[in-house]
Amino acid sequence: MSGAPFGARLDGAFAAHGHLCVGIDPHPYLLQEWGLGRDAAGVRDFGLRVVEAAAGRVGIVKPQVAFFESFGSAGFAALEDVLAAARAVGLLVIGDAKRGDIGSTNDGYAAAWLTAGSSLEVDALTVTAYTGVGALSGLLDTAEAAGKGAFVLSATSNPEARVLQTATTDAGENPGRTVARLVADEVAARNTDRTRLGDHGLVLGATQRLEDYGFTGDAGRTLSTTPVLAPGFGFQGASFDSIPAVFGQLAPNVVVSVSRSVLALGSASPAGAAGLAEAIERESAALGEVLR
Ligand SMILES: O=c1ccn([C@@H]2O[C@H](COP(=O)(O)O)[C@@H](O)[C@H]2O)c(=O)[nH]1
Repeated sequence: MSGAPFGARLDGAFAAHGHLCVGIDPHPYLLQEWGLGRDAAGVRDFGLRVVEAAAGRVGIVKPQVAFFESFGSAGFAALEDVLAAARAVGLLVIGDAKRGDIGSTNDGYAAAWLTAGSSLEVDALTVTAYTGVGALSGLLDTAEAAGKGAFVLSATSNPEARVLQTATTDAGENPGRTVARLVADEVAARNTDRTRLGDHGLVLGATQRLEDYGFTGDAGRTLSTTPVLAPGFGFQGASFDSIPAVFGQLAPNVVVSVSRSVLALGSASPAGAAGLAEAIERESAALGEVLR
């Protein structure tokens, strides 16, 4: 399956393991609770423990790059080890780095993250479109050609983004669209050649009323082949039960991301590793009941 397009591999992960994605977010307070150092060795051990607990229980992990980047080159070396371990056990890896710049610089990000054999190789990368979706076109092309994907921020889970992402624009063929919907439509247009999932996804926060962001009426049809990365569950307040109401027809496309709410269960006690694995199994089963 590794030579297949990202969208097909994502669909395969859904079929084999369900929709849960475990975040690898080594917050300083979690490092302390897990009895790990607040240093590169600590984030490496943290990441490797999450990979071990996730392997065979879910299909997808999402390392939060910021917490590795905090420790400079040693942190990136730690991340490389975690990415390699995740890929070695067959987990699909979404690198949450939120890269985005002018087009020629985005090509550099594509070379770093979305190129087979690079030390930071991931299966998909989170990216921002504040420089315009067009500025991402080289990166998205590189991703697709390499069997990889991207998730473009559209309606994010944090409350501060609302004013920007719900602003309307007169650009394009449909004046009055929100910024979030404009981004979504431009990304979704790249997935229209697929019957199931394409390679180019969106970030839509589970904490939001997506109607407020312009996802009304035709959104289910327009985005029907677009993968959705949905953070905001657990710690940020959204619950799995809300998925049908929030995502409607898009629910089968959703990668359900949880970080702190499960990571809090991997403590320093001898039962910590088992506790994390059990928590992942429990969350995955609960999600399966909703998305069945
Ligand atoms: O809109 C967004 C985009 C990304 N994130 C990231 O997801 C996780 C959420 O962590 P939790 O502990 O489950 O709240 C984190 O890495 C964020 O940077 C997001 O929350 N919202």
